[in-house]
Amino acid sequence: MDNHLYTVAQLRAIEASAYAVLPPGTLMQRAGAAAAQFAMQLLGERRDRPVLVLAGPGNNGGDALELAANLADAGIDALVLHLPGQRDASIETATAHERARDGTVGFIDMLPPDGDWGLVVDGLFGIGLTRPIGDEYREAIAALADVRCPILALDVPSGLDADTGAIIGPDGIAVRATHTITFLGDKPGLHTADGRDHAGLVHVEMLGVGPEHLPQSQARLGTDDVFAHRLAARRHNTHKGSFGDVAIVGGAHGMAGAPVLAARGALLTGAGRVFVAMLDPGPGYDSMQPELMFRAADDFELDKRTLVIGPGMGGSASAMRLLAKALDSDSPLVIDADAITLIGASPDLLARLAARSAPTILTPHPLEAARLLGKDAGEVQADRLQAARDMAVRTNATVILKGSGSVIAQPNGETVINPTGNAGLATAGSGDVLAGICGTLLAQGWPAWEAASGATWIHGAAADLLVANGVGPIGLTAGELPAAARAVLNMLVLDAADGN
Ligand SMILES: NC(=O)C1=CN([C@@H]2O[C@H](COP(=O)(O)OP(=O)(O)OC[C@H]3O[C@@H](n4cnc5c(N)ncnc54)[C@H](OP(=O)(O)O)[C@@H]3O)[C@@H](O)[C@H]2O)[C@@H](O)CC1
Ligand SMILES: Nc1ncnc2c1ncn2[C@@H]1O[C@H](COP(=O)(O)OP(=O)(O)O)[C@@H](O)[C@H]1O
Ligand SMILES: [K+]
Repeated sequence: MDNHLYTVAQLRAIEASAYAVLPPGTLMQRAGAAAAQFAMQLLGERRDRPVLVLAGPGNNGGDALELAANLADAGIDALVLHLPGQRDASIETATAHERARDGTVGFIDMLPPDGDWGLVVDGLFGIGLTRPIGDEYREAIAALADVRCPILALDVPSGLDADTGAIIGPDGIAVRATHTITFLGDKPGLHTADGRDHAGLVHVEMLGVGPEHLPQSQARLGTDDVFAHRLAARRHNTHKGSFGDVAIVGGAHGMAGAPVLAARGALLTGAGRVFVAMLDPGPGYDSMQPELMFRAADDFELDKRTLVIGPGMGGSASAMRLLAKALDSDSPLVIDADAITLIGASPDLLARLAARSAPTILTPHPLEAARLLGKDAGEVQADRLQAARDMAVRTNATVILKGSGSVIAQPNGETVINPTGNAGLATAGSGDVLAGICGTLLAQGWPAWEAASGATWIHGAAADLLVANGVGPIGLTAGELPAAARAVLNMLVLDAADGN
């Protein structure tokens, strides 16, 4: 049950199922009480400052009014800007409104220009936002850009699509919260696309609703639990052949750096031997990493090792020929970068890919995904989970749709959103390193799903470790990732051995 992510349709079903067995208003009262507790923790020492509460027209606004009443009862100066809609409020929301009015909650008609708040609470819209935010609410949301205190979103930051993490509307706006307290189950949209920037730290509050009310979910937030059972300490009686051969196939003229970065990623996360099979004549060796073995791709044996194909490969006829050969091989395969673009342009290559039975991982960024799906990148980003699932079905492979909150999907629809990583990864070559790590894990016998989830988690955690040590996010370089990924992996293995 932990880490499950629910769609709005599923959340509505959870709501209805719990609603049926609880006295009316219970869920909203619990949501308001839990949110008030959370708000008081966030307020900390600033309890003498007023709290601004934005309350919208629906039940999200009802949660906000309940929260305000609870804060007022606790002696906190709660000021509500209530923006009701045209329709009558639900009975629960009307009751919450009455409670707030009867207590010591203050109501204001407009935002003061320079409010010195201890906390701002966003209770404008939750999972019921069905269309772009209109002007009457836009202004309040835009005003929050100047706020210097924590912003707590109730359920979902207003303006964000809880299913996709996209901001609703072509010229949309959404609250940028520092924290989100989300009710009755976590939501995918808080963790991918614009979600991470707008939700801040996410706290899930189940409101006392037990597992009997929860449906099966197809999506989860990734944790190291997905691959923890693969993290075995190395035995003494082993040799380099015990840890797999990885070959990076790529490196057209002028693009030797990409396969080298992938190769370093593979080597430093533990592959026994790493080859770089270059399409065009390139460097004979890597002076920073002389353990890598360089070969010409044309006469390189593609069978019997794990292949990572695509980094810096270009789109030449020989690239296509090599890709077709790799797709037809029985080798575990990671397909990255130019190889994905080639497949997007060739129904023949796509058919060869879909016919594979050996483990296969595809690592598109949104533009490569768009080429594979015949869409534009905006359409991919508008629903990253669906795009990843569509690609997994189309290619019969495990897909990592990269970007903030990478989405990993397999053909049966199972989906994980990766929670690690940061904007330091938005730098040339970081995707090559990820492809190399995927290759190493496949080479050590991890199934594609676990290798993809594990590599993405470790790659993101490597960037987080670098940032924690002052290396980035600004100026983090892809070449720094392999050593950090090595540190993360060794820490995970030690923790697993300690039973943590
Ligand atoms: N029910 C329960 O048991 C529990 C519910 N909970 C809470 O309820 C939330 C869901 O409540 P909700 O369904 O009322 O939706 P909500 O997000 O408040 O917004 C809908 C309102 O906004 C309106 N509206 C929509 N778009 C608009 C726009 N662009 N511009 C203007 N108006 C717009 C829409 O009007 P309409 O579309 O009908 O015109 C409607 O009035 C959920 O996120 C959680 O916080 C928790 O307390 C747990 C228990
Ligand atoms: N803002 C971000 N937050 C988290 N991860 C990111 C961000 N931007 C990029 N990444 C990650 O960095 C990598 C970039 O890969 P890619 O776009 O293929 O770059 P390149 O082709 O230069 O290697 C992917 O793993 C992606 O998920
Ligand atoms: K909200």
